Amino acid sequence: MTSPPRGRFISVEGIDGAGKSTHLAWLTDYFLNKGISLIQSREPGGTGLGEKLRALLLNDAMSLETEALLMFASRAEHLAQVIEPALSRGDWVLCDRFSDATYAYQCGGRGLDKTKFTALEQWVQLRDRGLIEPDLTLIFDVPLEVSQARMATSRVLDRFESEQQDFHARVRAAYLERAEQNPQRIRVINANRSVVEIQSELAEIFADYE
Ligand SMILES: Nc1ncnc2c1ncn2[C@@H]1O[C@H](COP(=O)(O)OP(=O)(O)OP(=O)(O)O)[C@@H](O)[C@H]1O
Ligand SMILES: Cc1cn([C@H]2C[C@H](O)[C@@H](COP(=O)(O)O)O2)c(=O)[nH]c1=O
Repeated sequence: MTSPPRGRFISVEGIDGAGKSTHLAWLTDYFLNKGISLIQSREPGGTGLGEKLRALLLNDAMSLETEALLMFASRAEHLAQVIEPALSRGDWVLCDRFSDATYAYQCGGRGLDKTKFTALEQWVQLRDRGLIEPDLTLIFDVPLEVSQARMATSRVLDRFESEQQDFHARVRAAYLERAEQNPQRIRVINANRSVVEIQSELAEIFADYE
């Protein structure tokens, strides 16, 4: 029996308050309306164990090394339990953050040595056919003052969201650096526009996807 074609793996990224959740909800409906069999998940999290790690990561003080290791522990479980089985079945995976977030937050924001990031990425994501990475990553990009204003009206801040401005500035710069290094995989979306304008760009990007 032949196996189904591998599903597509799409991740969504951005600094806190960029509007990621808003666009994820819209993208999920958009793909389901196209008849695509899709799971939506998130990192850190996405499994029973991953959600417990998420609660620790978002709330408890810890060293940078511990933070990076727990992000990748959550990712290892998520890949094994959710992402790889879904892609093998032919389902698409729409993921709220993946390893670009570790590059942006832990390396960019907190100063984790990039060789440590690469070692963890290889350990957790390397398979016979190469590194498991999203086929496409969308980075929703906004200036800091816009993200801060959006967060101020919408939530109680967690451990990352309540970091200082310069932390968020470094995270944003690291996302943009990562996009420059991976132009074939990563698209930067100007999210400092109306939701309708952004959705119309998303519909253009995914018009041919089926
Ligand atoms: N383009 C936009 N223009 C104006 N307001 C927006 C826009 N996109 C999102 N918002 C609002 O900004 C706030 C934050 O949006 P959202 O929760 O989607 O972003 P996020 O913080 O990136 O997501 P997450 O919770 O996953 O970190 C919400 O109140 C949302 O309605
Ligand atoms: C995967 C991942 C996430 N983070 C940070 C980024 C966010 O502040 C939170 C997750 O919250 P969200 O509302 O779901 O965006 O976690 C990180 O620092 N490193 C990572 O690898």
